[in-house]
Amino acid sequence: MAENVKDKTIRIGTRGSKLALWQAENAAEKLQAAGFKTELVIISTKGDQVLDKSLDKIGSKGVFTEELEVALREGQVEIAVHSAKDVQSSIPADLELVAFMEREQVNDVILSFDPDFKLERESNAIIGTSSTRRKALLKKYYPNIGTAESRGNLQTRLRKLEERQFDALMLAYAGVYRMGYDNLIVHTFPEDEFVPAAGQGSVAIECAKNLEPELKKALKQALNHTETHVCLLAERAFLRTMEGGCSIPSFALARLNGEGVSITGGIVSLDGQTLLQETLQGPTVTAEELGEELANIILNQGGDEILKSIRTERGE
Ligand SMILES: NCc1[nH]cc(CCC(=O)O)c1CC(=O)O
Repeated sequence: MAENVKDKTIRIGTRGSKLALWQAENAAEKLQAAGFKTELVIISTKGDQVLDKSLDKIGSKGVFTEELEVALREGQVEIAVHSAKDVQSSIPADLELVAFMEREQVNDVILSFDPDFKLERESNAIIGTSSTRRKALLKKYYPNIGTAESRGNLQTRLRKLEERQFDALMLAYAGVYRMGYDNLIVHTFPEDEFVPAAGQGSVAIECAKNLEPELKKALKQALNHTETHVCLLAERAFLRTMEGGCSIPSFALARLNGEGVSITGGIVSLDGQTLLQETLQGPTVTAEELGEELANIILNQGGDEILKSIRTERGE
């Protein structure tokens, strides 16, 4: 590879939350190890600014990504670093996801300051979460649990927990671990029951499609994790076919195994009454087709009706 692509300082666009900065630093370290110079450029997004509304009310498209995408387009940064889960399923035609970084454990977890907190099926505790998927799955598996909104970055949510705005907090393990709060974990949900949101635990790197091909190649080489990439292609194809953003209670998790790739995914109605979930297995090269096929199966089983009733309820 030509040395000269590495003479360029890679400006890394990131949100300003501590988790976002951790992820951007992590990408920067990998780029430095590959010989690049790096610089972080902090960009605030609508999702950071509007904290008094739940995400499904702000609108699902690009709340955490749009301002970063503008910076890519205007050439203020070479790459943008996102939590893969926050990236809309179809990205604008002039941009592309050039890499997916190695995934962390994917599970949802419960945090509490009370080490004796037990999540039992009949529990009637109040859990802080703003995710439609988590709320609906809790209704399904823990019908007596109540939920309370907990928007904001991890530190804000922990403060709400400290103020006893709820008894416990439900989050992705990945962010909790990266921020060093794993000592507060009192419950880890199994990934086959609380299937995570597509992309959970992975970091996606976005760039302009017209970035120099040599540079793109070098960025991919430094940052992409092949196994994660294959799984994310399957999960994102599922999400795209479901036409659901982060405000739809769908879920998908792909894993590589000896025979290729397997993907489990589905959707749950907001009241937790209907859960559709299936698993497909296929060769790795068909990861995207498999994700699409799974989504079509779920839509045909009644997933389309669940989506329709959610949209009607929200007046969309
Ligand atoms: N906007 C929510 C969001 N996006 C990414 C993470 C956590 C880290 C990850 O899943 O990669 C979170 C918080 C959470 O779900 O607990």
